[in-house]
Amino acid sequence: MHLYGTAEINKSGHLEIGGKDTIELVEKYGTPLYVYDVALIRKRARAFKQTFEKLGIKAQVAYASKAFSTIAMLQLIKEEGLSLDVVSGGELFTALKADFPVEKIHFHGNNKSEDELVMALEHRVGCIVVDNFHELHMLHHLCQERQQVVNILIRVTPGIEAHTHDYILTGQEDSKFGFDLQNGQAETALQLAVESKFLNVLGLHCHIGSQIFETTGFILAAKKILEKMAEWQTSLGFTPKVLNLGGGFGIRYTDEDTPLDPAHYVEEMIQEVRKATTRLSLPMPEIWIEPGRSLVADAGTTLYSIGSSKEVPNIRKYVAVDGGMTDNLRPALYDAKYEAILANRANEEPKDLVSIAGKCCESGDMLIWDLSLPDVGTNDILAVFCTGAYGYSMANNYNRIPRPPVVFVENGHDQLVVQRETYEDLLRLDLPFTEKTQHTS
Ligand SMILES: Cc1ncc(COP(=O)(O)O)c(C=O)c1O
Ligand SMILES: N[C@@H](CCCC[NH3+])C(=O)O
Repeated sequence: MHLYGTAEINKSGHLEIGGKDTIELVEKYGTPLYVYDVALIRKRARAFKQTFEKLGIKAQVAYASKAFSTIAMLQLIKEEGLSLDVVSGGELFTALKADFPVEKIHFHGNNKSEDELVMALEHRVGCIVVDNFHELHMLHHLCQERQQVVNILIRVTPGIEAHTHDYILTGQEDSKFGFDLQNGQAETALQLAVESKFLNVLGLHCHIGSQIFETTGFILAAKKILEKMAEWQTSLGFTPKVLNLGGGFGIRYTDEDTPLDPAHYVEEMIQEVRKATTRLSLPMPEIWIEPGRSLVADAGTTLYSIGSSKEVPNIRKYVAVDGGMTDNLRPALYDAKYEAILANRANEEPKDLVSIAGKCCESGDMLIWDLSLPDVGTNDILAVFCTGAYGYSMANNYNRIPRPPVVFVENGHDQLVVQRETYEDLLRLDLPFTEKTQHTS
């Protein structure tokens, strides 16, 4: 059994996180329930920041809030002094409600609407990461109308095939994101941006993918971009000050995963950037990164109640929980693997090989295939580890299932930071079908 952060098994044989007995949390808040180990989030945030500080590098560590965006989470990130990456008006709105310092917000997205750009300009976000020509023109015109100058990064696709699931690859040539580095699009975009007196180009951005376990991809991407920067120093007479190498640092979900230490990713990247800038006679840029998963994934645990089970003789035993693809879409979407234990009988030896099913009307709604557990029965509590990133943030209401609440735990204290959705909440936006609608349509 691999325990993360402050998790331990207490004297009652219960899983404890942040000094709180998870079975007591279940009694208080019900299931399904997301529990976040705040101390572990702080530890990860500090590890990234301190590595840059130790290396004496000017840097920004921006939390990619798509991984888990709620007011409390962003307040925690603010407390830890990180910057913030948002990718939509909704994420920006959450950041504003969390009173996040606007100058530390970076606004991403491959199809930002005019309204979203205006929102970003009105609130004077720290920078906008421009993704395509449509956005570049729109942003220039909006700034011209408003007579406002905005800081931007240009997002480039360096043509790197990182080793990860196809759906979470983003730095390859055939991608919906960014300006291609090889075919001249990135240079054209940079030239247009530099010529605009309303766009202040801070630098370049790339993100090669997610859940990456090696530094090769990041290093290759950085080298390719720096080589182009050296060319552009001559052709455009412009040298960006910032190099944003994105997020994507992998974490351990199961034994199969072999992530590096956060510090390791950063140290190797910096070493290579230093070498390349010296070789290419470029000034050392400010390095920005955007970790999402690696800051929050292993700090999150989902607690479920076990309900029904079904034995298929000589094949398998299905054990169903009171959640599933509605609170964790990743197994269905990416075939993602998770580990889990019985939170109420954490010391007991595994006896059963079972497969954990969700409660949605969908055969693909399986959370874990072939998991070893003690002889599991109704009302046992299953704790699925590492659900802190892209769990709550990709949760949905399929089958009209309300989303679970979120609890933060730290030093023996628990705090509800997102309430459980109710059936009433689900109907909040529904309007009745009226006779008038029928006649006029
Ligand atoms: C542009 C960008 N930055 C940062 C991230 C965060 O990635 P991760 O959660 O893998 O660190 C993503 C998601 O993959 C992304 O698309
Ligand atoms: N949602 C993905 C990763 C995010 C991709 C963002 N560019 C996952 O759960 O792994």
